Amino acid sequence: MELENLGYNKKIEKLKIENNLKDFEIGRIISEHRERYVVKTEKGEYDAEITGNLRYTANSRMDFPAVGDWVALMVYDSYSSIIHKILPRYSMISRKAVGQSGAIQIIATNIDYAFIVQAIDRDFNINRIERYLAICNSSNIKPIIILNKIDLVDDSKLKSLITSIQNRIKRIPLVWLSNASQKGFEKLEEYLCKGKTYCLLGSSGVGKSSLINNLAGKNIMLTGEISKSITRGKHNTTHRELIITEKGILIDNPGMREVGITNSSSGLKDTFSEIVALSEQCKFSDCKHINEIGCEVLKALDTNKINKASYKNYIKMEKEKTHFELTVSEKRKKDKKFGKMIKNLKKQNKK
Ligand SMILES: Nc1nc2c(ncn2[C@@H]2O[C@H](COP(=O)(O)OP(=O)(O)OP(=O)(O)O)[C@@H](O)[C@H]2O)c(=O)[nH]1
Ligand SMILES: [Zn+2]
Repeated sequence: MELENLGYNKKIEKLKIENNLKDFEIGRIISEHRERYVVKTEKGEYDAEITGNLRYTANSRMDFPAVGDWVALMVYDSYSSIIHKILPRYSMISRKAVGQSGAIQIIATNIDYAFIVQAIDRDFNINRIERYLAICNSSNIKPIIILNKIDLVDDSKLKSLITSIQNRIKRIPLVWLSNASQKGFEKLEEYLCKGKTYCLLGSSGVGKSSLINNLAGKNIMLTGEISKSITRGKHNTTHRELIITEKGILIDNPGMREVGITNSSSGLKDTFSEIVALSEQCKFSDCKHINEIGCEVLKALDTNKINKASYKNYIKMEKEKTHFELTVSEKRKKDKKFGKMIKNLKKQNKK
């Protein structure tokens, strides 16, 4: 396996040199299971753990490896290898961790493109597309919208769905296709490129797994590939999260379904650029664009210069973002308090 097929390029080569990692193997995390990682390098796949130093200096989940990361690996033998460093990430997709308010969980890193998948049936919802766009825009990932299951509608219905998307969402590639009839795949393949990394975003049932199977050759998602790593055959049962094909690297990750808004300020700005541009001209700088005097957004809404549905979606997501930022800052405060308490306890113990 050439490292280029895994996504290796000059940027990563440069990072390797800058970080003094000449003596290490460079590999990519292709799956993760409870702090054990499978790393793929030019020479093969290795089960790996992180160095104690990485663990003890970690401040949060962000400092642990994630699927998609490039890492510096010291290979001892086929049973043991150690991750010494995570190379800086150029993009990252994350979500709020379940249970712990404010904590962020990384889903995957170093992704170039996201396929935002929607099916033309019950799932069709432009608000949801905008939501995923905001996530892409805040994560440094280029979006491509896929409308799937077009075999289920006639041409005129399809046309009207396409128009309804294009009326609201401009300048983002849109591909319509069917996994069942295979229509539209030539168009999708124009966006695929060897060595680029793609993730799939979309609700359950929209056809993400079917799409991966179609792109990668049948059955990858059904059976999982049996690992070539000889280490105790441990990850035969869990399917691989990074799927390397001739046309690109695909990430399927169960967590993708649950991605929500996190720190999407830049995401909202790029997704609703028209609205945000107007909001900068509002009379009051803290205008919420709901009923304020001198609100340029409301003015544009009255004269149909902006889309009403997009406006509503924007206001809703702006609220969520504010709420999220609040929970994060509260969590930080709590963590600080807790840290102080521990410090004081230690002091007392010494005495
Ligand atoms: N008619 C039709 N059915 C499709 C198409 N693509 C997928 N399906 C069906 O839709 C259902 C869900 O497809 P999956 O590929 O499992 O969807 P998914 O997005 O991976 O779902 P999760 O794994 O739950 O996230 C399956 O029954 C597929 O056979 C399509 O293009 N046309
Ligand atoms: Zn306003």
